[in-house]
Amino acid sequence: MSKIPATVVTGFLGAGKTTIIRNMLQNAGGRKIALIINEFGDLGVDGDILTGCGIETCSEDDVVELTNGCICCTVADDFIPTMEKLLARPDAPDHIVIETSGLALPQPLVAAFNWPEMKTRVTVDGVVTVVDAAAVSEGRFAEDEDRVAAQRLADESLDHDNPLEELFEDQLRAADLVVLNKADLIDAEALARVKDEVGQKTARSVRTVVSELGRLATDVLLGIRAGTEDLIADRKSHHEMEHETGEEHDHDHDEFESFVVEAGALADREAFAAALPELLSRYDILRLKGFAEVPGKTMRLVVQAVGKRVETYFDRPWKAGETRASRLVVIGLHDGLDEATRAAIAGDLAQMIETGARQAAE
Ligand SMILES: Nc1nc2c(ncn2[C@@H]2O[C@H](COP(=O)(O)OP(=O)(O)OP(=O)(O)O)[C@@H](O)[C@H]2O)c(=O)[nH]1
Repeated sequence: MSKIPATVVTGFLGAGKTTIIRNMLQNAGGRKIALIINEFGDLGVDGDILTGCGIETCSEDDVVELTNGCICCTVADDFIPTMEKLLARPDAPDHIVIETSGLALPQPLVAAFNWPEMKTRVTVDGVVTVVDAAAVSEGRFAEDEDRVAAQRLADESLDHDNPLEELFEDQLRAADLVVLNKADLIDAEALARVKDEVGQKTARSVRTVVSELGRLATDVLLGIRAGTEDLIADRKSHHEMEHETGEEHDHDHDEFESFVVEAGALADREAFAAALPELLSRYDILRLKGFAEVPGKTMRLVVQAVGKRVETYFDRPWKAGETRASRLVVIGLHDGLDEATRAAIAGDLAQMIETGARQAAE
């Protein structure tokens, strides 16, 4: 019996994983693809967007959402049982695509394919690491040398690891294919610099492709045939390397935090979208996404924000029995989101949604 190939799509928050997968499903070329979608935070936005996008090859049955923590930490409890259920189906998929959360380390997930329950039945076709080329170009993952120098002066014992940079490197180290996405947002010179920076971090020579709006031929993404589970021991994450040298600190994503803000109907869509970048910058929010209720509309509004960029669009009608309200997930660094800050963000967001962003921003 031949093994079912599985593709792991990883990459930092907002890099474009879901967009690439949506495009892939639209161009599946007759393949029966099953999706496992993992998110940080308990509001399953990505899976809901995919099943809401109306693609025939993407029915609710074909999408399994894992929102019970990051997939790399819930391999035994969540991922393996989910895979076993998928593999036990009478109509087994031709290909399995796994979207990790933007904060997950791919290494433990890929290593799980060596577990006896998995080894004989599935293989990792490839790890696809999606990079937000615009964010890299803006220096989002680079260490701020001045800040580190100032911290060192203030306290030599401080832990200077930059969680964003480490994750970025870990996700790149695991890659069989790197996708430099959002190329539409930067010029050719900046793209060349990003290619160079990413190349230095991958260590091995890894195929790199460029994409705009997640548009890539499905054959580029699927059918890599890397068998990555046999190679993953040589692609160690920072965490695994620290473990080997005895410097281990827990890997449990405690450097990041997410919470959900619930609010009523959106008073002024354009003003809200225009005011969001300032809110994200004021509170150092890494990612915001979810759905909003717009009065007089039968459709729900998808809200997406990454850095300075905000997108809103109607995706599907609210379903009967669904609560028509606005729900947004906010993700940031743990240290920047204490209880008081979370409450302040929730208050500001609710006000921006319900009373019109212009008033709230004043
Ligand atoms: N301009 C531009 N925007 C993009 C591109 N790819 C994705 N986006 C937008 O970036 C935002 C995030 O895209 P997603 O596909 O949801 O990113 P993701 O990696 O799945 O995000 P998380 O699951 O939250 O980590 C959305 O508003 C997308 O429409 C691109 O190539 N160019």
